[in-house]
Amino acid sequence: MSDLGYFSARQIAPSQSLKQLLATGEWSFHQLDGSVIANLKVLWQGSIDPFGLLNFSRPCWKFFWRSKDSQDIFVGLGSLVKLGAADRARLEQLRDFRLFGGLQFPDGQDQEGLWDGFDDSFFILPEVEWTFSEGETFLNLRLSTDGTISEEDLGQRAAVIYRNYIPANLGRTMPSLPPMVRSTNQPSKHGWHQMISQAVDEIKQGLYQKVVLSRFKELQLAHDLDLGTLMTKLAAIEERSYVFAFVEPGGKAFVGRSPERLLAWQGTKVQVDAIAGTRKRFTSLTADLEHGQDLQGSDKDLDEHRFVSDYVEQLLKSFCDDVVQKEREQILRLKHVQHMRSQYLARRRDEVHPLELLSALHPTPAVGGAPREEARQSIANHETFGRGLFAGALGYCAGEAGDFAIGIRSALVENSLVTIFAGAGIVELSTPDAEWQETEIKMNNFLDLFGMTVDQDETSQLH
Ligand SMILES: C=C(O[C@@H]1C=C(C(=O)O)C=C[C@H]1O)C(=O)O
Repeated sequence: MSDLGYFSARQIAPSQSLKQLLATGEWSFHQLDGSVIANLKVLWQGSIDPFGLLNFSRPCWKFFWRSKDSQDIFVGLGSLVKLGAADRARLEQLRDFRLFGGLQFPDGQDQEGLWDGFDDSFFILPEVEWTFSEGETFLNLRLSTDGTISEEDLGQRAAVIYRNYIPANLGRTMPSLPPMVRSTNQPSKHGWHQMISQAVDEIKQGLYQKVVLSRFKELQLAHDLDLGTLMTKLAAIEERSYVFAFVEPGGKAFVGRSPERLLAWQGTKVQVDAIAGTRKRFTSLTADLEHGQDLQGSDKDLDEHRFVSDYVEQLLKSFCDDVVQKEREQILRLKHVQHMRSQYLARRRDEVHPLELLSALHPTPAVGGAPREEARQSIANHETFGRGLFAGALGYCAGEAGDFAIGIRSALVENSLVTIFAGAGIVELSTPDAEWQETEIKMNNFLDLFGMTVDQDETSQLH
């Protein structure tokens, strides 16, 4: 294959035969309403490139997830069961499994159909799941039965799923991404200036106190990009952020590298981040530290930040006990920006379902504003596109454990088109130029990959 310019992180042929896999795997059975979900878990002997799995060509749901504080990777393919956030009873029945999905940003507008294929809320049990953890790879194959299936039939159906989802060219990625041929901004710089000035006026009039407004940059590439390659490059950026891809069967991929945890839980223990307030990074260590300190001492940024941290704290107090601020207004240094971050720990009350807490938290003023309803209205009035999964809640729930990021530093990829999103918190002292530059730098994770990094010198207005 290398003569075609491909590289491969694994041998093409699996080292085990299908028969061996079926014989060594472990079956488990789980009730879902009147049917039974059968799961075959197999220890995979051989190396596989988890990024390459995203290049699987059959149209189906695909998920890639790496948390911000773990190297474990989960990849899901196909959809055996798809539920909405309100389908709590069935979500509970599936608590032994990891369901991938989340909630869109609730702005209620997508006239353009940008997000067609993604539901407002979705939680999906994939037919096939790969887990990569501490050097071990497990493959799970799942099927739904009426509960009376024979062992032989189970084996045969697992073999069909295996053949459907594990093609011979599994795990290959291309060495490079296509070049960019054209880029456009929506709104234009002029439109952005008007929008931010109007929002600042509305804040001065007392209509609301903070709103997060966003924009996108569309990159037209020379040809279709290879998702596995994009994710490999995104994951290689050195910072502790979530790395994710959510791909709908039509082929639209929502991908990102978000630093912000919306909610994670383990049993009743929950964790939430509040991030707001931004400066760029500097190559000089002294300048970098100085700008970090400046951020921590800036009234404008403290204001912007505390709308988020106060909201998170109050909300946690109404659903949880023992709410503790683990980190207060500390600097989080990422590759291109530094932020102010506060972190919370709490103990969820037994009667509160984690997804109830997730739905109540989302959207926080880190991506919405304050007060919440007025800010949501302002976003709907000013922005001309549906945010969809951008600024949404994305992650997985697996009964006792769950982890959701805010879907920022993200892009929607469809064939040769990459739409990169970024927003910025607007308060009374905000200026359109500085917020334009802030959103440019926030896009750098993606712009970098296409040789379009926003020049540090151009960004001097971002303090
Ligand atoms: C909205 C975004 O980021 C959010 C807004 C921030 C800010 O205004 O300072 C900082 C971090 C995020 O909570 C984004 O990256 O698109």
